[in-house]
Amino acid sequence: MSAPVPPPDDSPAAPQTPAPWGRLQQWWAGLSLRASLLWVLGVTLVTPALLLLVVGQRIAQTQQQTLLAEAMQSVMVVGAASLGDPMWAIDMHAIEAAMRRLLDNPAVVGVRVREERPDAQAIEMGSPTMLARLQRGEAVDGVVVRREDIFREGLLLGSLQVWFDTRLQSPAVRQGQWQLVALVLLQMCASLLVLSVFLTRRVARPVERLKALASAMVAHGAEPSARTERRRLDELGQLGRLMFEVQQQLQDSFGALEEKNRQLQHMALYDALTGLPNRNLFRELVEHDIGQAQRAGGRFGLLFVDLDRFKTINDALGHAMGDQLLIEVAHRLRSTLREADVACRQSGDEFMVLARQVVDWQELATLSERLLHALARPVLLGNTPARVSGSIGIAMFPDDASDFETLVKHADVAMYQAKSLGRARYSFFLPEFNTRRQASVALEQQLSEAIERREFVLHYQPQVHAQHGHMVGCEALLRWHHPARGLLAPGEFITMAEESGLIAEMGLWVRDEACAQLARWKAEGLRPGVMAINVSALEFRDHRLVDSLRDAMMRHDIAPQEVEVELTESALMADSDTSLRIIDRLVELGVRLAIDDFGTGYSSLAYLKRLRPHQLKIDRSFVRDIATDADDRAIVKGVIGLASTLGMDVTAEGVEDEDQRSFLCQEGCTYLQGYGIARPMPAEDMARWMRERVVASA
Ligand SMILES: Nc1nc2c(ncn2[C@@H]2O[C@@H]3COP(=O)(O)O[C@H]4[C@@H](O)[C@H](n5cnc6c(=O)[nH]c(N)nc65)O[C@@H]4COP(=O)(O)O[C@H]3[C@H]2O)c(=O)[nH]1
Repeated sequence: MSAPVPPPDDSPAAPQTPAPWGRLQQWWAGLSLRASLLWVLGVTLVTPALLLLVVGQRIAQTQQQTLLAEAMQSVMVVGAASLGDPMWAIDMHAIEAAMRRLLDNPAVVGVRVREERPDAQAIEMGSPTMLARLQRGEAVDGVVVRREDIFREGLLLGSLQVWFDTRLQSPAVRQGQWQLVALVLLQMCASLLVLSVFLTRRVARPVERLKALASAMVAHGAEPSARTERRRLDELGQLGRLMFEVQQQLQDSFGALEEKNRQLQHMALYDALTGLPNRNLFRELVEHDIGQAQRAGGRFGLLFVDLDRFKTINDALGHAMGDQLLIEVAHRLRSTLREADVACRQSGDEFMVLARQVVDWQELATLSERLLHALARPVLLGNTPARVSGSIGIAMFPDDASDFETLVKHADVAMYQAKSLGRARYSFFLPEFNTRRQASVALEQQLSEAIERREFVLHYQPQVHAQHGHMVGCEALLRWHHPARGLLAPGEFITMAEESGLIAEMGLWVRDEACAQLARWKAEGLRPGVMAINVSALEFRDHRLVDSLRDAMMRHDIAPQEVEVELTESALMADSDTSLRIIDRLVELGVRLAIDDFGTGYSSLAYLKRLRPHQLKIDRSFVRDIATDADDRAIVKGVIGLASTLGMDVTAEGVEDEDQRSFLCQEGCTYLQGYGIARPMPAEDMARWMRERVVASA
């Protein structure tokens, strides 16, 4: 077991007074290179100079003392000699005169002559204060006394005492000393000057420049003037070159990093595919405008643009084409807007527009129309011309919301409203749309649970031979028994299923149920003919479509000729290899192929040639006004003519009355389908209908 760790001591540490050596180290460490060089120079030059001076002084002193001793000796000898005669003659004046001459010597501060004669007084001369101190027996610094006996003809006449001030130097010695000091100082200054200039130029300044280079490297700045260092051949030159190389490498790395940084910033704010601002940047711009509009007053519009059926095009033509389409859409939005307005890609096929400084709703309506118009122009995707439309929802600040999120939400809700009104249009936000949108979201949730709850059911609409009137087959049409809203037609949920991806699972169920029903009718002895099954364009990207259809046919013992797959023209636009291979595999499987709603899409005749479907189904919108609209008549005739030339059957959809029926029969239409023959009905009703027809024709 480990010992418990003591809690960290939070009490402030007692301030430690650094030892003198420590303080010196601290001070030394704090010095700049130049200052420390100067200090070293100073110490190394001044110390020997001082030593030189001291030693010189000592030598000078020794010399001085020798000279002084000799000088004192000669003064004593000469003095004693000069006093001999006057003392012999007891000539006091001459004695004093001789003493004064001795005092003329500047080193002599006092003279005393003592005679041996009885009663003779000692005679003293010199500085009175000095004499007084000497008489008191005080020692005076630097003053020495010499004594010399005075003889004449072998007779001791007295003695001479002289006090010398040894502090007085001889001028020659003093001059010599000054010269030495001056020389040493001169040499010291000269050395200091030369060395400091040399060291400053050769070491301190280059090091400072290298330091500046290093600082510039740290600050990522431009290269400072360290070129001179790089030209040198010594260690500092090598260091300069190395640092320069490091700096170049760093600059390259910084350049690359800055570029990366710029790219990252761009990625963080712009959409990589279209180059438009992304939602983050758009939000910032809108929030900025909100702030400005709140301060200064003002309005702006937020438009939510969603492409209609983009998913279908994307899945049918492939993602590369889908991307190309989005780029083109972004370009069109941008070029339709005013300079000040901002378009952003919100996600997928959703775009947003910030329409700045808007005065009224009319202005936004005009802008939306211009945008819709721009989007509606055909786009060439590879070699395939495609048409795309957009639905636009509009919310206005501050009328519909005063914050970004709510503005977007309301514009989104308005966009859904535009979609539900039939797409390719714009809609302003109204508070009640919120409830509708919520209902739509709830419906999507319920749709995802509908298969498990067995709420789907198939209705069947018969198809008859145009000339003979006998039943040739029926179309399986999906219905949803909604728990609250009752029976819903596909128009109310197929798009939602396609957009949410639920269509795949639903398609699986439809194919199985249609084959199962066909088998049941056959088992009942009925002859329903061919079962036409609708397949969404989105399912043509998944090979499981073929496998699941084969499985369903095998499971229920249905022959391929008894099944017809109805695909829309958008699936035909499927330029992608996958879609075309799936269609080829369906043909290989032996099932019939029909092009649904023929004439409403943008299929190219080349596809008809390539795929050779068994039949074309004329959309009911052309059949509806056959009686009154010459164009529709011409189109219907044209489709029938085309089909017969290519050896295909034609089924006319939406046949409701006798006029339509007779026109179609007359033009050679192969099969008819519509309320005029029978409405779509549940399986049991369909069985009854078949039985009644058999009875009627018998
Ligand atoms: N006004 C009028 N309408 C007529 C007449 N005769 C038939 N109709 C309607 O026309 C539609 C024909 O189907 P569609 O063109 O394949 O168009 C279908 C088809 O594209 C799609 N759909 C239906 N069932 C399925 C399905 O199981 N899977 C997929 N992917 N789509 C389906 O939903 C579309 C609509 O289906 P429904 O609402 O059942 O509408 C059916 C049918 O009820 C007529 O004389 N007058």
